[in-house]
Amino acid sequence: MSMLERLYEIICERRDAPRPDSYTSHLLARGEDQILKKVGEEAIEVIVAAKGQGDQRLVEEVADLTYHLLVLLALHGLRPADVEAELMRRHLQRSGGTENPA
Ligand SMILES: N=c1c2ncn([C@@H]3O[C@H](COP(=O)(O)OP(=O)(O)OP(=O)(O)O)[C@@H](O)[C@H]3O)c2ncn1[C@@H]1O[C@H](COP(=O)(O)O)[C@@H](O)[C@H]1O
Repeated sequence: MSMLERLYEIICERRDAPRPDSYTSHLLARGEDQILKKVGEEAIEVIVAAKGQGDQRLVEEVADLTYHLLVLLALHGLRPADVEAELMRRHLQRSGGTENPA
């Protein structure tokens, strides 16, 4: 299992069995608007990091954005595999269905 899959699994656990000490549980309890606000903030922080804050900072900000996108997916009952399937669909469409990306 990849770290993305494991993190998504933990986020779903925090959604289904909230913990008082969990940022994820608190964020989910605050609802979709707050999650969308965080996604927007983190996306801007990615842009700022890419414009001269160095590779490590960019990796950290992309990780923050990725985490918040996974929380958004979990709120909607969607999975990272749904995103992968969409990326696969696009890839196969563009390659004429002849190339197996695996
Ligand atoms: N990957 C993350 C992760 N990335 C970012 N964050 C949190 O996202 C928040 C974003 O930082 P900000 O400074 O922008 O926001 P803030 O002021 O702390 O909070 P807001 O009031 O703005 O929402 C920070 O509190 C980070 O700790 C994360 N919180 C949790 N995880 C993982 O989620 C899983 C569950 O953790 P808990 O939520 O602690 O149970 C574990 O695997 C954690 O490693």
